[in-house]
Amino acid sequence: MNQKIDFTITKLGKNTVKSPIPYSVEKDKGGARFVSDDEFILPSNTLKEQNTDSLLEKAGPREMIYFNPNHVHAGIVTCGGLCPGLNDVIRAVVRTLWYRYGVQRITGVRMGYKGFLPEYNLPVKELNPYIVDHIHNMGGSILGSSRGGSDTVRIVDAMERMNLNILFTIGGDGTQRGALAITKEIKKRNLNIAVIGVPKTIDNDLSFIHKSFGFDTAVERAVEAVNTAHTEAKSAIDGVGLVKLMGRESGFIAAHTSLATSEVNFCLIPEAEFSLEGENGLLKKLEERLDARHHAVIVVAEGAGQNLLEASGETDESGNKRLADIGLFLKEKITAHFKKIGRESSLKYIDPGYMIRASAANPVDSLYCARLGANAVHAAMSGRTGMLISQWNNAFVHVPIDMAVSKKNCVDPEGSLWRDVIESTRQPARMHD
Ligand SMILES: Nc1ncnc2c1ncn2[C@@H]1O[C@H](COP(=O)(O)OP(=O)(O)O)[C@@H](O)[C@H]1O
Ligand SMILES: O=P(O)(O)OC[C@H]1O[C@](O)(COP(=O)(O)O)[C@@H](O)[C@@H]1O
Ligand SMILES: [Mg+2]
Repeated sequence: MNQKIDFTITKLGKNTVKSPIPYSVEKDKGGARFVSDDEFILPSNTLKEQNTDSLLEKAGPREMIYFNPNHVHAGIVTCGGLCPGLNDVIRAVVRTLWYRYGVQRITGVRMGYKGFLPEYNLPVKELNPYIVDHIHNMGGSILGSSRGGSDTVRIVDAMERMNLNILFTIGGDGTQRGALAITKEIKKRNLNIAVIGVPKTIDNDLSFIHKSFGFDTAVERAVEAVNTAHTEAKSAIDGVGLVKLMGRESGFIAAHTSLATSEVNFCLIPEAEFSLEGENGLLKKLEERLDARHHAVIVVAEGAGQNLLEASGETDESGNKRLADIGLFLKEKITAHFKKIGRESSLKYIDPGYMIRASAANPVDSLYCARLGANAVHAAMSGRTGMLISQWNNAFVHVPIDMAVSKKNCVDPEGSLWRDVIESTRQPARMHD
């Protein structure tokens, strides 16, 4: 939290255009209170960690803006894995551009960054409020998404050919690293194109993003899966329900789901090591749980226990490590263990990952996406660039992309969230020798 913000790449130039948004709610009805450029949010809410070097700029509409709305051509791209709420953000961006600023040239780039590359031959999608009217009721992204294809130089070539003035990049850490590279290439070419990111990742693994959109829906859907696993487990002799949830390097979905249901007995996350064997190992502790209650529920984040598995060493097109399947591994090991010790047990394995991330957003996420999208437009119209919109310390703020991607947001195994999880599951704090 002690980095200085690099303000040099966050603003395109002076704001000389009067915003078309009416000023006062009271006077004009339907207007907005403008945010002035000297409104900041403290990055930390504890006195001990306070550091005024890295104040976060408050998001929102500025009275004077950089772009003339009549001249703006805005592009939107969604990249990476699906996440509930992508369509809500697209809808909010389009509607704010169109209705609040009067921007009528809005282009959707298809299938992530690959949509910029000529070899994919993907026609762009013209966007307006009528096209996006009902899309928030659907999961996925109406623009499609992809991994890979982040050829920065050729993406900026394509942006120049399209005469884009603004690009909204909706995506996770990979997408925003790509957006930062695009911002730098734009600066190198002396172009006046704003790049504003809206952070998407159900894993919730970006820094300075209190909660990424889609996370709330993901937990809600994961709770349904855990409740199913619990019902199955309770209805069998020494039943075990095993649920694998997404979370490559950060176990937030697993941790929050475990707390939300109170039915989970073992929550396994990438940040907290565990072993199978030994007095403190999962198998022994599971036996003890079955002795006491005759059913058990285990939630495992996909990135947990990777040290127990053989890594393939492969990466996906975006460069993310391909994980070995911890869910199937645990299913086999637990089943084999009970067979070996001659104890009757029944394990039911549920992997709801893609069902969860392809869901439409719940109302909490829809509301959040609407506000992120609107603030992203205000940021872009005021000439901010290389920034993400985030909710932090209860305010919408601009976070320089390099700050957000500098460090993965992870569950602190010594922190209060994890402490509450292990108090709820009653699993041992240390599940290895
Ligand atoms: N370090 C990087 N620099 C530039 N582009 C990147 C980088 N990492 C990922 N990308 C691109 O960002 C896009 C999305 O990345 P990915 O990791 O798949 O998803 P997410 O954005 O959800 O983390 C892909 O097109 C990928 O090629
Ligand atoms: O099967 P895929 O598309 O590689 O996606 C798997 C990954 O995508 C996610 O759902 C989202 O990851 P990103 O936010 O980095 O795109 C992860 O939780 C999961 O590990
Ligand atoms: Mg990612």
